[in-house]
Amino acid sequence: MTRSSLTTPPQGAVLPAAHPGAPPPGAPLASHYSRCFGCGTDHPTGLHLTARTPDGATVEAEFTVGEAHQGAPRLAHGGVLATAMDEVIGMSVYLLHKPYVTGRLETDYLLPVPVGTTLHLRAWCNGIAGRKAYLEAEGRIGAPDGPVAVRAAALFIEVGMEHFAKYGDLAAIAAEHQDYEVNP
Ligand SMILES: CCCCCCCC/C=C\CCCCCCCC(=O)SCCNC(=O)CCNC(=O)[C@H](O)C(C)(C)COP(=O)(O)OP(=O)(O)OC[C@H]1O[C@@H](n2cnc3c(N)ncnc32)[C@H](O)[C@@H]1OP(=O)(O)O
Repeated sequence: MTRSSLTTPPQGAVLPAAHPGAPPPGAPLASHYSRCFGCGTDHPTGLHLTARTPDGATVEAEFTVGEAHQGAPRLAHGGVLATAMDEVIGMSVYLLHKPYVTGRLETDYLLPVPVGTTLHLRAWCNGIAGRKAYLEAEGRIGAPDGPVAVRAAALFIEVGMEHFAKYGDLAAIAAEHQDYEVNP
């Protein structure tokens, strides 16, 4: 991955321990919001990514490129692929049971991805330093050990729930997350 210093963990960054409340290996991860474009089950035109964690820290998911995802004829749009990477990375940091948002997302496109291709996505954390989480993801064509088509590195920033109250709709999150303290 060609990554900038902004998405490279600094000295002293620590790998997060698997959260005790993480789902067991192989269990599906719940969507963080039913109308999320990346993972929401109720989104009419979203990517509908479903993911699982094999180890409480890494996230795996599949994304099949469809007609709606084209940039050039019969080829995936790079922005859609970046969305899939953002989402799967977001799912991996979501395992820490703290709210984070994307601060920076860097993407390398290594191979074109034709419509009909299933990308096998994997995301993991390379370290945490204060509010900053340094994460990485890859998308492989056709199989978990297939050729790498996309790589991404990201910096996610931990926020308080007040972030969603100030800028978004905290009530909508609260309605789906009874297990989180949503009253800042
Ligand atoms: C898990 C359980 C939770 C419970 C349930 C909750 C449901 C939650 C629902 C959903 C969450 C998951 C959603 C996943 C979906 C995919 C992810 C997305 O699409 S997220 C949307 C796109 N991203 C944004 O909209 C961010 C917009 N930006 C901001 O709001 C601010 O800029 C923010 C919060 C990122 C930082 O603002 P500041 O005021 O809090 O903090 P400052 O001081 O500016 O930054 C802190 C440190 O980070 C660095 N930093 C910030 N942005 C950076 C950047 N772009 N590049 C490099 N460094 C950056 C700064 O330089 C600073 O570093 P120094 O502490 O000084 O060392």
